[in-house]
Amino acid sequence: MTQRRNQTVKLILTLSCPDRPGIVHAVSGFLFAEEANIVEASQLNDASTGLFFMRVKFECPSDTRPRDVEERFASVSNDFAMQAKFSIADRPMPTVIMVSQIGHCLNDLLFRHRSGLLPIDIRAIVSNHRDFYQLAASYDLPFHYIPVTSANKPEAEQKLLDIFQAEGAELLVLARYMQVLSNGLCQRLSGQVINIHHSFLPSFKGARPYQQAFDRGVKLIGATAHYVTADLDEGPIIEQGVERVDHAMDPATLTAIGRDTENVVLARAVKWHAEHRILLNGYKTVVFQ
Ligand SMILES: Nc1nc2c(c(=O)[nH]1)N[C@@H](CN(C=O)c1ccc(C(=O)N[C@@H](CCC(=O)O)C(=O)O)cc1)CN2
Repeated sequence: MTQRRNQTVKLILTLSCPDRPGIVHAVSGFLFAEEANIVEASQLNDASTGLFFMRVKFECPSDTRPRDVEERFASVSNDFAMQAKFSIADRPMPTVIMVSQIGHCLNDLLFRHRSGLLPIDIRAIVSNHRDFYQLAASYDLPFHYIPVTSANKPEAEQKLLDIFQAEGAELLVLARYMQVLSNGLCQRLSGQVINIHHSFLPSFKGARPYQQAFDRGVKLIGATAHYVTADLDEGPIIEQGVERVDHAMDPATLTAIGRDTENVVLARAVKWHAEHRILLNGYKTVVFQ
């Protein structure tokens, strides 16, 4: 026993199910039987939906494999009608980043990743423009140029999917990628695509939110990271940030102020997703920070 105890692996269990007594008891009892030690636990009882959400990070003997634990957990999962998933903690998530012609979010993610601040493994950069070819090269990352027109969108999206699969990616980040993904692609990658929208949603949807903000004369601007769905700028919100602005600021100034907020909001959303801290709750999210 002691020998096995020394080498451990950390796993994460995320689950949701109809709320009722006994869920935490069943989960913690199962983990105790697995000789596991809980090192972090969070839960939400959502009265509005009657659903229960939980994230547990635990240490267990090093030869434990997530799928084996998942199999052994099946009886508990079935008893409580859970949607449950086991993941390896602290494993960098294979990620593909998409960008168009505005690069501050891409640049920020690359530097945070290089600095060990993001638990992801960037596998490739994909763009419908060539602008950031050299930036990708400076980080020794593959760069794929896939031009998109209304005529070639299906082929272009198939090329993206081929790269995503070939790289073994699990997350697609739209870091100011300015093409609308098709319904089919959104369904194929549901829950795996995070976009940064440069406004405080639900205000100012679309391609030019800073101009809209200027025209409306708002005193706060912001950014929103959300999961991508077929409905433009409507996906479940993960994180938001705001900055105060005033009457003297033109659209260019608002755009400049917004950049930093976009960077911070997107980086937080990517980090939390890669740490399995986000659970979908209908068209909303539960984020166990
Ligand atoms: N299916 C989805 N695809 C994308 C989403 C999304 O929410 N669902 N978000 C966008 C990013 N985005 C805002 O954050 C956005 C991008 C593009 C447009 C837009 O109107 N694009 C025009 C073309 C603009 C251009 O070429 O510069 C268009 O597609 O006709 C609006 C919002 C990423 N994809």
